Amino acid sequence: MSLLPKTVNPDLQKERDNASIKAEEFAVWWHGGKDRLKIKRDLELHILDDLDEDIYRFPNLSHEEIYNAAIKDFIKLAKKIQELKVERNYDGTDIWPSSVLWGAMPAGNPLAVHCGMVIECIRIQGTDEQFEKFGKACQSFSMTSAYAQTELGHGTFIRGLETRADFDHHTDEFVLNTPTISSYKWWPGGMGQSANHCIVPANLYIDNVCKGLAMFVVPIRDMETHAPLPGVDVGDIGKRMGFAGVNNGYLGLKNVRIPRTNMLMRHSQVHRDGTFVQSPVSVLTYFTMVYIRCLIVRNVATQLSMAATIATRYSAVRRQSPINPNEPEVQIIDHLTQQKKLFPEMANSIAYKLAFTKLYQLYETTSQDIKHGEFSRLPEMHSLSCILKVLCTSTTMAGVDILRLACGGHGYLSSSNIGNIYLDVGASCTYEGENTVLLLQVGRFLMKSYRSALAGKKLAPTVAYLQNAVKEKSLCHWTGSWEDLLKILQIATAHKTHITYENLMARLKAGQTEAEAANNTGIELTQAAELHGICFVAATFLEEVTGPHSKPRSPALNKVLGNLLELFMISTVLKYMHEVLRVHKLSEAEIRSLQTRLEDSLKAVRPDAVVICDGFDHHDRNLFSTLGSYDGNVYERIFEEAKRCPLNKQPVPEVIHTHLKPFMKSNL
Ligand SMILES: CC(C)(COP(=O)(O)OP(=O)(O)OC[C@H]1O[C@@H](n2cnc3c(N)ncnc32)[C@H](O)[C@@H]1OP(=O)(O)O)[C@@H](O)C(=O)NCCC(=O)NCCSC(=O)CCCC(=O)O
Ligand SMILES: Cc1cc2nc3c(=O)[nH]c(=O)nc-3n(C[C@H](O)[C@H](O)[C@H](O)COP(=O)(O)OP(=O)(O)OC[C@H]3O[C@@H](n4cnc5c(N)ncnc54)[C@H](O)[C@@H]3O)c2cc1C
Repeated sequence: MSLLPKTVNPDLQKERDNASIKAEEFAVWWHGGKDRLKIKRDLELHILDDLDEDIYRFPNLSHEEIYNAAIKDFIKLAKKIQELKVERNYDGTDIWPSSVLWGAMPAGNPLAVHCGMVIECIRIQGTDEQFEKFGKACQSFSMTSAYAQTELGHGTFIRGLETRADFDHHTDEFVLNTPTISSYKWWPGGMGQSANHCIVPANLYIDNVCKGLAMFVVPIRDMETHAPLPGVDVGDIGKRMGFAGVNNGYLGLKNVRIPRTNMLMRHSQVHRDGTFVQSPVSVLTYFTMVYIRCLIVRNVATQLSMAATIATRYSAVRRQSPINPNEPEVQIIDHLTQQKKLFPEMANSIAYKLAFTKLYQLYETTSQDIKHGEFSRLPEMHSLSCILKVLCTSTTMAGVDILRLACGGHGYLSSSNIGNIYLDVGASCTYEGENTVLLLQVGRFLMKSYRSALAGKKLAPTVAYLQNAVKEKSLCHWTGSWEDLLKILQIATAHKTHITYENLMARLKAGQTEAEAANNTGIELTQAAELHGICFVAATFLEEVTGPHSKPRSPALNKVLGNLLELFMISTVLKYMHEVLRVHKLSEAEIRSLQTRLEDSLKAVRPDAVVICDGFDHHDRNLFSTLGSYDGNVYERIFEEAKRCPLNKQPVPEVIHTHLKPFMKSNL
């Protein structure tokens, strides 16, 4: 018998009744318009509303059982998406992975990489004919695949990959080998048991001469029996911290032969006679990673908004400690320090989502450029996708943990689902480019840009602010406006870039090689990169609130967004105050006024906090949380979950009879 009341928790209802805007208005804005919101909701209705309850059981299953459940859930989901015949997500990206994935596949998706990465990889790296053959087969699921780049010995340093593909002139084939233990492919999602093909990046050899990295479509399992093909050693790498159902795998290849035409040949080619045609730009092989880094930004913004929704709804329902000793206990959301845990993360998720939208526009433009043989935007695109991937994943990981702490003891329950979100986000700090390594890439781009700025050359749009900041050095007049707050961050970034550049140059002058000097300047390079990312996110948020709006908004919604922007800007400037003070000597009174503004902005967000989270519009199945459901019946859900725990199935578990009781008796 369910303990769940049919009504909404009265404290939560009160929040909804007293807010200054309706959740629906926020939801329409957040999803980019009524039509897009409808697409998302229709998809959720179609997919999530009639899922079996068994998806709720995964925390109590073994690794193998979770995998079996994940495969079955995936098939249910894939069939439903096929029925709908939709190809694009509401935000314009490919339908996979979409907003329904969190709910439909709570333990992860063994074919996420197939859907999200491989198809796009074949589109980007393959010819039109190859997309027709392999890409379409992936889309229809007649072929399942993994993206097998990382090896046991190398993930970051792609040039160090050991897998090789030798061209055989006689048979018109490539022969693939992973000659050492360290060259075994390791980690690819879905490769363990789910994929029957892999995209294998490997060093291409013609007549034993290395031509650099190329990508190959390699069948690894029999199309009929799914058994590993001769020369293929494949399996699951074992339990991960999270990613329980993702089936990350290992792969060894011994003299595995594939037709020459299985090399993805949009940018570089090997002809029948063994002639090699080099790609016009070697880093085009890395462009699939750029795409996935963009999507990661979108995903973590969503995950942060999920965790914020869970913790905020819980904070409206949970009552603990009176503020005035003689009054009743308050909703914990009324403690100012609790607001400091919740609301900045809400603002961050909004800021990151806006940054994603802008990033994705640049990605689409760059992809079109590439199709037309124009590559000049690549360095900026690479740098921007790296910095946003890093900034958003690392701060989201920290933010999700803050939100877990905001839920006290119950946040630590597996059924809060915050732990699961944390593990997912934590993985994204590592995959698709380890965060520190990507920061160093951005640092390198900043150094180049700074050199150009000093030479008076035109800079790429997203670093153009460095040009003015190089000259300005400080703010003439501080008013504390949002524009000033952004400006001061930009000047601080330019200053950091400037001193990093000076230190790099000093090391070079002292005789260090470029590589040594870059390594020894690494800490400052990463700090400058982080600040650069902050500037982009802050500028995008400011533009959304104060710039010309693409869609009309009510004054009430504008006020709410203004409150969130204020909170974001003030929190950010306070966080980086040590860098700001190096370029502008804010007085004690000015800093105190920022602290007051922080407190005021928390109070301003407070009345709308629940409806903002409602406006994120997360389906209960996506939140998958005893603490965060729409009706706020938290204690009943926690109780039901405890009752479902397998340990409680019998009053005395077997192990008590066989071990604990005899041990206790022996000590009588
Ligand atoms: C770290 C680097 C960037 C270093 O590469 P490198 O060849 O040593 O390069 P370098 O000498 O530092 O730079 C050479 C040059 O290449 C540029 N570059 C590097 N990457 C890109 C890019 N993507 N687009 C455009 N340009 C790129 C760099 O900026 C350099 O340019 P420059 O010489 O300065 O003009 C690279 O190797 C890399 O990206 N490593 C990370 C590996 C990675 O991301 N693996 C992902 C595996 S798949 C995965 O994890 C899927 C998970 C999905 C899931 O489960 O959902
Ligand atoms: C959940 C998950 C899913 C994954 N899925 C896939 C997949 O589908 N396909 C695939 O091919 N791969 C996949 N990977 C692998 C992933 O892409 C790599 O683990 C990632 O790129 C990091 O590389 P690494 O493991 O070699 O780390 P390392 O590079 O060994 O990092 C270890 C440490 O060394 C530091 N370091 C390394 N190089 C430098 C440097 N140049 N300068 C400064 N510091 C450095 C790093 O900062 C880090 O602190 C997955 C990984 C995970 C965790």
